Amino acid sequence: MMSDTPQPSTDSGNEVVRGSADDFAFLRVPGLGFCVGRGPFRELADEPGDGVDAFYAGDFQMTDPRPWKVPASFWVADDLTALAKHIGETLPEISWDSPGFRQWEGVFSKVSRDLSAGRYEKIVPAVVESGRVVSGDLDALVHRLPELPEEYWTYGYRVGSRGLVGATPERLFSLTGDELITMALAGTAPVERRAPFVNDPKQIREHEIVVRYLIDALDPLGEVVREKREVMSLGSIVHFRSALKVKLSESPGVDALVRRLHPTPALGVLPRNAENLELLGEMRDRLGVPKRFGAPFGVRVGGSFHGVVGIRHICWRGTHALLPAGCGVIAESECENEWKELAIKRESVKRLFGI
Ligand SMILES: C=C(O[C@H]1C=CC=C(C(=O)O)[C@@H]1O)C(=O)O
Repeated sequence: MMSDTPQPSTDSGNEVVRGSADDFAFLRVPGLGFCVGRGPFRELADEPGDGVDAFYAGDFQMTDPRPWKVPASFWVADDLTALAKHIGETLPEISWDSPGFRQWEGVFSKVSRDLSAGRYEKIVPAVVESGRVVSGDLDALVHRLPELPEEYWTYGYRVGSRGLVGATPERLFSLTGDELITMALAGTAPVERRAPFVNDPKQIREHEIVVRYLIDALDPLGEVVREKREVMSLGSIVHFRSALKVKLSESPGVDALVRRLHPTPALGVLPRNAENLELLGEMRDRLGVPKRFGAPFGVRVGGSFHGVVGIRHICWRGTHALLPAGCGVIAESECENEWKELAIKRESVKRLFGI
């Protein structure tokens, strides 16, 4: 489905058909279930017409010319048993190679200089842990997903020898009729630091930057209602989350809404101008961050759209696995603390998958 690998394809004008019946994609929508599609996928540049269920899978820089992927078959189920016979049985054992602190220090000092120079107010660099499969199958990670609590939007896909499996707590937005629901998710601490976290001015500012961005981005579309900032508990880590809702006076459509919101400063950079986005892109490339990390991933099902921010995942090509994690950096951030935050985010993913 995802177009970064050459796949057998048939091109007919503005659409391309890729992959095979072995390929799949899924997203669990709270209250609905697992939306699942099997390949081959018809890839389209624009949102398909009414009545067509489809996945949206872009890359972080929004360079995929056809982010809409219409599966050959689509269904909604309580679990992923229908995929079970197409994926490996044994959870993988992976030999991981941690990212180096030196490299992070270099990135952090460049970011600190840019912040002092007023080039941006917040940016989200990322580092990547790289692994090799020792035994088992990477796609068997899928078996863990139905057990995870509903705070996680579990998602993934497999296309040939590439794939991704994740459990993100971050909704980009849902659109049902004229109601848009989104959230600011930023600010992180290990669960043992929950008490000081709640009143930590640095964490609150880091979070409120994202809230402010979302309100500014959505305000032209209708009245924005923001709920109170709350602590989201995810086992070993906690985040700040603020829910936001808008009754759209007119809907610009899913494609325009994705472009309006992504990347929020929970994954991107503020101000979100072309120059800063390019700089973030270069930083990510230098650090080997996969193009799909932090990208919008969604499903259009029964006329509603649900999109998430593609974080907390493991992606792979063959037997090579990657586990990326990012963290918001603002003027008050400290290099060692952010380094620890990157580690606890990666650890939380490993724990979720039991690896
Ligand atoms: C970028 C990530 O997390 C985002 C979501 C929650 C909290 C975040 C933070 O505190 O920096 C990040 O914005 C990641 O998990 O890789």
